[in-house]
Amino acid sequence: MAASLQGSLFDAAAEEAGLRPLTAVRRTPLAHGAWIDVLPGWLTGADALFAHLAHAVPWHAERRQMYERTVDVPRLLASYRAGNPLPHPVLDAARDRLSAHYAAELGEPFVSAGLCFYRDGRDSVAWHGDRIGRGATQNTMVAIVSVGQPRPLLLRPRDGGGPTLRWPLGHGDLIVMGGSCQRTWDHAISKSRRATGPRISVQFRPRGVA
Ligand SMILES: O=C(O)CCC(=O)C(=O)O
Ligand SMILES: [Fe+2]
Repeated sequence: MAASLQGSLFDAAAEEAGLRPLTAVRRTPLAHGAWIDVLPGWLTGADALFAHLAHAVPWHAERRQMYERTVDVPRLLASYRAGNPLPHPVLDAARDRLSAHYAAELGEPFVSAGLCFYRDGRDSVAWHGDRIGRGATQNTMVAIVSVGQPRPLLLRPRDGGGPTLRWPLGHGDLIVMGGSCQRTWDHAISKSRRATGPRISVQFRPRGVA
């Protein structure tokens, strides 16, 4: 863990994790009917949440078949299905607040949470859309809360018709990918050769989206 992050965890662990109002969230329309909502610093007490999740979540490594080889997935994972309590009450509160805020537009609640632990700059997620489930064919939303080391979320249109966008995701920030974003855009967290501290990402998804 980077010394600076460890220091700030130590100093501010007393501030309890909480949520600011969602009303300040700002939307940026993207091409093809996709959009991004961003709220920097949605979480308060993000240091305490990071420290808690790093220790309390049953993180596991995965290996995946890639053509002829089996390779390590370059991040640690944990997933919480609908109905299972999340590893910190502020995450249950976050899911419920997001569900309430987007109810009219989404038409259903956020129910599952996927967690990723990026240990350092070698950890990453390759270009993909969340298209294993309904996101392949229907508009949906994926809401991400990020704590720890700021890392940019990269987004690019799938049809190759436009530049790659970089959305910085800082400690306590919220980003929501909506509209056709999972179908018409790909996203990624790229590797970094710079000194990079650990980051935890929490992704909230509606039923049947993965
Ligand atoms: O780390 C992130 O914020 C993105 C993770 C992601 O795209 C995924 O797990 O599908
Ligand atoms: Fe994703």
